Amino acid sequence: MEQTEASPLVSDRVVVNGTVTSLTLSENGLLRWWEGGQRCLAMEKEVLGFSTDGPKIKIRAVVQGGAGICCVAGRGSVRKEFVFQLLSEDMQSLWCQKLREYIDSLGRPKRLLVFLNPFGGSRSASKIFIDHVRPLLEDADIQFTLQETQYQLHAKEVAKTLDLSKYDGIVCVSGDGIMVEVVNGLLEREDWEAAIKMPLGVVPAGTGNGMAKSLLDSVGEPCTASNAVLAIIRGRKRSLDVATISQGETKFFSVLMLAWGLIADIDIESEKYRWMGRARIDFYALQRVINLRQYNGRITFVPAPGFEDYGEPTSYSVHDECGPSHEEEPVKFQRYYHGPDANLENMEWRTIEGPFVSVWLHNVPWGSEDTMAAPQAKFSDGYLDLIIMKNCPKLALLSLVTGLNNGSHVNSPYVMYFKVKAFILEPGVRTDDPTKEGIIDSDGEVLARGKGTYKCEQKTLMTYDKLQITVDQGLATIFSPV
Ligand SMILES: Nc1ncnc2c1ncn2[C@@H]1O[C@H](COP(=O)(O)OP(=O)(O)OP(=O)(O)O)[C@@H](O)[C@H]1O
Repeated sequence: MEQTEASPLVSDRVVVNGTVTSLTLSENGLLRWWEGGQRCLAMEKEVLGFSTDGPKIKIRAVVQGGAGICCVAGRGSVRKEFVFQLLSEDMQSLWCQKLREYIDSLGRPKRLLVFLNPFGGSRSASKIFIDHVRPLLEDADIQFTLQETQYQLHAKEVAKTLDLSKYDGIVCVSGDGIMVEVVNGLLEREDWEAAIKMPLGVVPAGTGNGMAKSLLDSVGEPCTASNAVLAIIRGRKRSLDVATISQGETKFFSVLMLAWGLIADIDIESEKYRWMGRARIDFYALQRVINLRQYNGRITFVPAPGFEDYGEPTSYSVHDECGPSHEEEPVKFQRYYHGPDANLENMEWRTIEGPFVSVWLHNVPWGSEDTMAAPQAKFSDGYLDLIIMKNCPKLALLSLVTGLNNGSHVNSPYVMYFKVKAFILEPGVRTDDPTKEGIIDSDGEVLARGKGTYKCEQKTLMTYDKLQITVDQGLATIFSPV
């Protein structure tokens, strides 16, 4: 319990619920008063905003468990208004000034652009916005512009041309897909270097809420819309690695994951059972384990320090490059972000030959609210976590898939789990049927569909061929509970 004496910024006699007491705002950001015991509100964590009504100061706050009882910890925050009636109205402007100064010193956003995908997940984003997002933003006096996404890639289009000077952050009330579109839009701007520093926030309202879950779980908070909004309002930020996936001149910027093999097949092919809701994943995973596929192919990678024993040494030759070299790029193209400036030829490359059951790269720990894909993944370590499975008995695989919700799969002797700085995927055909290929999935989107795959007639951004991934450490900025 924090009881250190800090100098008061302002202190006065007030009436609270009919009782006269003294109210003090201290320089350590605690607002204290006496009401049947010592009570306090932490400006940074609990106070959202305030208003005046005659001689009354109304503090809008969000409190946990024992409302306003000094430093009680608990789950489940509730919005609450605290009313303090000043005995001397002359003090009102001083109180307002000190409260405003304190809140302003916290670096909170004042103007947000809010994307809302009304069709994400179980189509609940609008309700989540009305019930959880809007009331909290209003309590915090944050101005917002609401932009409903009308079609696929709408958020990317808006992010590409947006006047960024009008906002202190971009919030996505959606699944991960909209945030990934925003990142791609920002990086396709001429002013990408400044644009990608725009703080991004995500409020879970989709099927895949891996980023929101990763952020909130990192501080032990449940993945709820309210917790996500509060993290945005409080304005703390952290940097986030961005991976560039390249194939020729085609690029996709990823902040979550890339999957090929088992996980991509389950993610994408289970869409045919969408009517089952979330159960489709477990249902289809079981089918895929029973009829296990393996894919030929090869991966080549630069291991992070400490992981140099994985694979066999190899070299990166210019022929390996999955895109035009920097010098060859047309002048116009160079104005845009083209991935990190890494000297790939001078790195220590290693390789693993297939067949593979699954190859999975992860930037953050959680792939969705119940899949802890990469327990050691860090938001801005500059590496991607690589989870590889080659051959594996079906029973062991079943227990592995069950362990995905707590990350225990990475301890299996059938799983290789390590970190890489750069990565090349050369996807091949299925071992049981060379007329069939696989799916490459990144951040919930299908990047490439090979021959004979589900919906293989649909156009994708890339072809089922060699692609390269490099990581730019901490390139993006994200609102975060820490
Ligand atoms: N109005 C719209 N109509 C159709 N698609 C849209 C619309 N708005 C956004 N989308 C697309 O919906 C996709 C999913 O977005 P979102 O991030 O909200 O959810 P998700 O969890 O990734 O996916 P899911 O749709 O499975 O819930 C994105 O690719 C986006 O381009």
